[in-house]
Amino acid sequence: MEYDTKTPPSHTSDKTSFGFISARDRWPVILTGAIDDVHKAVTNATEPQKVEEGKSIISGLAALKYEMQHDRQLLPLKDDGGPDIAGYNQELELRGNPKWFDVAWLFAECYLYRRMATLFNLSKHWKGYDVFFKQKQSTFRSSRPAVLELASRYNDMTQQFQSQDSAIAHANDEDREQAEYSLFREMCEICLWGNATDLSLLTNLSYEDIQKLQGSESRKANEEKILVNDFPAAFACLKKAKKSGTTERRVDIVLDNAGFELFVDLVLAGYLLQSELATQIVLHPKNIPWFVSDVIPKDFSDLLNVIHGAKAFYETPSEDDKARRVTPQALSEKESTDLQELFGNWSSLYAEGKIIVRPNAFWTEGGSYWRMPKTAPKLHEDLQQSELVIFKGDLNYRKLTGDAMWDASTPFTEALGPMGPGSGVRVLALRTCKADVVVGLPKGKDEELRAMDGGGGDSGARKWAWSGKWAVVSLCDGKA
Ligand SMILES: O=P(O)(O)OC[C@@]1(O)O[C@H](CO)[C@@H](O)[C@@H]1O
Ligand SMILES: [Mg+2]
Ligand SMILES: [Mn+2]
Repeated sequence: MEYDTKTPPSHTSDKTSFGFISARDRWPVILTGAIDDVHKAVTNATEPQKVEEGKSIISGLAALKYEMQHDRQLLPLKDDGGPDIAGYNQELELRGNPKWFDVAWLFAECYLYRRMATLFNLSKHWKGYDVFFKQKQSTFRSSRPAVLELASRYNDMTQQFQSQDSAIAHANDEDREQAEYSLFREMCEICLWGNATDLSLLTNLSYEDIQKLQGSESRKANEEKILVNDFPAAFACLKKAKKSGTTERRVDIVLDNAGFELFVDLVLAGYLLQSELATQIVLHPKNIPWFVSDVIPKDFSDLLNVIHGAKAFYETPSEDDKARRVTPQALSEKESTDLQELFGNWSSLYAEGKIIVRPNAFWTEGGSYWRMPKTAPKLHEDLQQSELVIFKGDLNYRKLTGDAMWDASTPFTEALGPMGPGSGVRVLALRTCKADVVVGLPKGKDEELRAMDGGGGDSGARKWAWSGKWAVVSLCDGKA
């Protein structure tokens, strides 16, 4: 199979790859969770046909898990009418109908979620059912302290923009630029680290651990964890576009996870609009439940509804609370007004068409983004209209760079291939590292991190890049 990149991709046959660990340890856990979720839903179902279909979905998930754990071949997808089915099945053949432990990690993982989706799409009563919905909700619920902290931070910022009485407004030109940049950087770091709360990886983190990851003090401590930092260059691009006086200035966010990460994506979106660094934000979700926590359009409306009904959401004991005999603390007056104010701000930006949700089947295909100019030319053209396309999270980064075993000092621009220089797309990756691939590091940095405790040492595994604790913020100006 002709790889997207000449450099071979991470492979599940490579025991030093996180792809091997994912196939052996993580995917079976994710499938078991899906089986449990459907099982619970079936016990609550009354309609006999829905119960029947639920049972056959469970056996479809169990068969998939069995094939995986016994290293069988990836079977052709059943045609559920999706435009991408033929592409997936062609690619299976081109790759020689590979087995689970002898296949490119990226393709196998995309195939896994696409195969799960066919089970629900081919049913009558379970179409569009999201097996990850409950996990998305409970992780968002456990992010309550950071949600409340950010709601009040965001509302203060909105006040300042609306009343024009902020440090920025009063400063002289020199300090103003500095004050504007530090606000830009603060909002981007909030957005970046929101990606660390990743369900599919943190299956064993406690809620307390998750909350520690999200607070403002942890963001301070994480400054030196950002290994590549192109925030200044990204800010300069948006400032230049604003100064040029072009009326329509669009920023796109290719989304990653639902819940807290989508919340911080909206914090960044609202900031970019209110600071007038952008006049329109286009959000790109997935069409099907994807990589456990990724955003589907329903997650967007769910998030706004949860914030609107925050009192009920946070004060009604969840299953987990009941099991732990915990009565959730009531929201204070200020906390609920903060969330109402936030809801008002975001829903009006959405109602005014300043925030747009634009799904596309391309985001859930099996290949890397190297293919976009060839296989999704309309989407490629659309992204060329944007001043800046922000790709959130680890999977997007893996797809931008072909998930290939680059030397870590390979320039980001080179690893982007057709989406790099001359692509007409200005790419900014905001990514916490949760996979093998990393590029754009200074020479020697990878070796230094491998040598750290738990970094992988001379095992050949780039373990330090699997934990979500390190981040890269990489810009490639494809419009220059
Ligand atoms: O894109 P996200 O949500 O940041 O992370 C998704 C992801 O990191 O989860 C797995 C953990 O390694 C990987 O297969 C995949 O890249
Ligand atoms: Mg993520
Ligand atoms: Mn994700």
